[in-house]
This record gives sequence, structure tokens and C-alpha cells, in this order.
Amino acid sequence: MSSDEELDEYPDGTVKLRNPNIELMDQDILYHLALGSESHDLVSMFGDVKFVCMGGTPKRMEQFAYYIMEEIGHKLPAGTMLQDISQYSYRYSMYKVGPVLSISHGMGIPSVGILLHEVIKLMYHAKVRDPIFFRIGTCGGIGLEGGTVVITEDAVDGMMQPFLELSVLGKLVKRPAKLDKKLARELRALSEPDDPYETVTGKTMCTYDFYEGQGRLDGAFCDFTESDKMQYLNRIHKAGVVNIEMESLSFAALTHHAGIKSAVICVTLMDRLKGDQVLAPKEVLDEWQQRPCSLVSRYIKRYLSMKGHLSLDGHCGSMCVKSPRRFKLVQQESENYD
Ligand SMILES: O=P(O)(O)O[C@@H]1C[C@H](O)[C@@H](CO)O1
Ligand SMILES: O=c1cc[nH]c(=O)[nH]1
Repeated sequence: MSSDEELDEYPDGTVKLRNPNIELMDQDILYHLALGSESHDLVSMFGDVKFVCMGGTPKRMEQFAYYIMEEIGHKLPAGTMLQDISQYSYRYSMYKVGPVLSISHGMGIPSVGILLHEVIKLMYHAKVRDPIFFRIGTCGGIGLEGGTVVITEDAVDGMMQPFLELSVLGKLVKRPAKLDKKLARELRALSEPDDPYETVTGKTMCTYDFYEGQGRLDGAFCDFTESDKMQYLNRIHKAGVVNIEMESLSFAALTHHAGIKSAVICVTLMDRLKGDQVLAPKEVLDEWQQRPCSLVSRYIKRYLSMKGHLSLDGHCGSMCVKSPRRFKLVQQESENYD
């Protein structure tokens, strides 16, 4: 048995921390979430969480929270609104809708990494069982037009390496960036033939910068030519990279290290083989960003229906799993992969 398998989770599915220090502490302050293991009853607040959805901006994640609330038919007490649980951290925003947490992660590996440490500890303190994590993001497409949904198969860094490198006590630690392949296939199977956009799977490149790091010619600095850029983008495209963003490597590496199933679903904002700037109008960008949300929502509804927490045709909204037949097909399809 590898050390990965040994430490994945407890037999009841609760998250096992790879850090013996935490249980010896009197309290654990989840500083960037404005929560604490003693100041809050984390089990009663979060013990029923099943899905943790993250994305860059507070607005997107607030909208996703309201959207999923409608989709799963979750009701708030009359006259109340969803509350940003981490509001007083002034860092991240977090909303809870029944079994779904919707959290903003900011931009880049450091920001999502800090959040993941605290959310993974939150799962542990709250005794959450077998949580599933999703990143719902935006990206630049490589050979894909704007508005295409990309489900990441493998995450690689700017040097095409499939692991996260972090310097710890002066040494470089490498953590494999592994996402759940079956989850990615199940998500892919939930794209609908009448979706007015493509949903594809492929390799995602995760960089430490939006401009020079992604080979853009339009940053404040640029020491390469258009031809250097195109050679690089064509080379990575040939190696299977279909999109570039800034969090998948950390998201994959930290969830894998914690034994948590995860997937990354991003919408492309442009084809980087055709340009660098984000030119689509705001309304178009808003509609595109809804696309990964809708795929994740289908997955959540399918899961809840299978567990008997949601009726297939009953109290879920317009994007509800369309027919029992389609639902069965998706179910069989994913069972065939086991
Ligand atoms: O989830 P978001 O839309 O923040 O993902 C990408 C990667 C960076 O965070 C950001 C750059 O514009 O967008
Ligand atoms: O090109 C893009 C678009 C969104 N996010 C990125 O990281 N890159």
C-alpha cells in the first residue's frame, strides 16, 4: 500500500489530515475564513456538506449559490437571504446552500492554496464525509473558441510538469497534481447534445501569471516576439494542452494529497491562438461563466437524485436532469467506467 492510499481518509469517509499537530491544538483558527474550531460549532454548521465549489470571484460564487439553490429546490426561511459566512475575513466569500458550499478563491496558486488548507481543515473539523471539490473557472482556450467548456484531465505547470512545486524549509516539495478521472468522465457525460456550446476534456496548463507566464504580448513587459509566442502555444497544444488558467495545479495537488475527489471545469474566454485580450462584451462573458456552473449543477442534481434527496422531475429548476432515460444512461455510462 502506498503512503497515498494509507492516509486517504477514515473508513467512515471523513477527511483525514496529514498533519498530527492539528488534533493536539486547543483550537484551530481558520483565519482566512473567519471561522474557528472552538468559536464555531463546525459540525452543526458544515457537517452535511457534500460538494465544495470554488471559483475566482466573490460575485460568481454568490450567483452560483443562488443558482444551485434554485436548481436543488433549497428553501430559505421566509424573508432571509444567503449570508456570506466568511464576510469578516475580508478575503474570501463563502455561501452554504444545503449540501453545497460555494467559495471564492481569488487569483492564482498562492490564493487558492491558502484557501484549500483551511477548507480541507474545515472538512476535517466538521466531520464531512467524502466531499467532492469542484473548481468552476475561466481560462484561455488553445484552439478552442470562446465559450467552450473544458473539463481538465490532467493539470501541468508552465514547464509541462504534472506536479505542484512548493519550497518548504528551503527544500522543493513536489506534489502530484491528480484529478479524479471518473469524476471528469461523469461530468463529460452530462453535457447535453443541445447545449449551444462544446464541452471538451484535455490537459490544462496552470501558470503563475496571466501575462508573461501565459505567453501574452500585451502585459506591461514582454521580452519575446509574436513568433516565439506562437511556437510555444503550438508546441503545448500538440502536447495535449487545451486551456491555460492559474489554479488547477494547486487545486489538483492539494485535494489529491488530502484524499479528496476533485474536478476542474473552466470556460474559455478566447482562443489564445487568435489573440490575447478579453474582447467579449460583459453580458457574453457573464453567460459563458454560467456554463461550467450549469454542468456542475447537473452533477450535483444527479448525485442528489441518486441518493433520493431530489426528485428527477419534481422540485428542481429548469436545468434539472432532463429525463429519467437520460439520467439512466449517464448512470450506466459512469458505472461502466468502474
Ligand atoms: O476562476 P477564475 O475566473 O478566477 O480563473 C482564472 C484564473 C485566474 O484566477 C483569473 C485570471 O483572469 O481567471
Ligand atoms: O486567458 C486566460 C483567461 C482567463 N484566465 C486565465 O488564466 N487566462
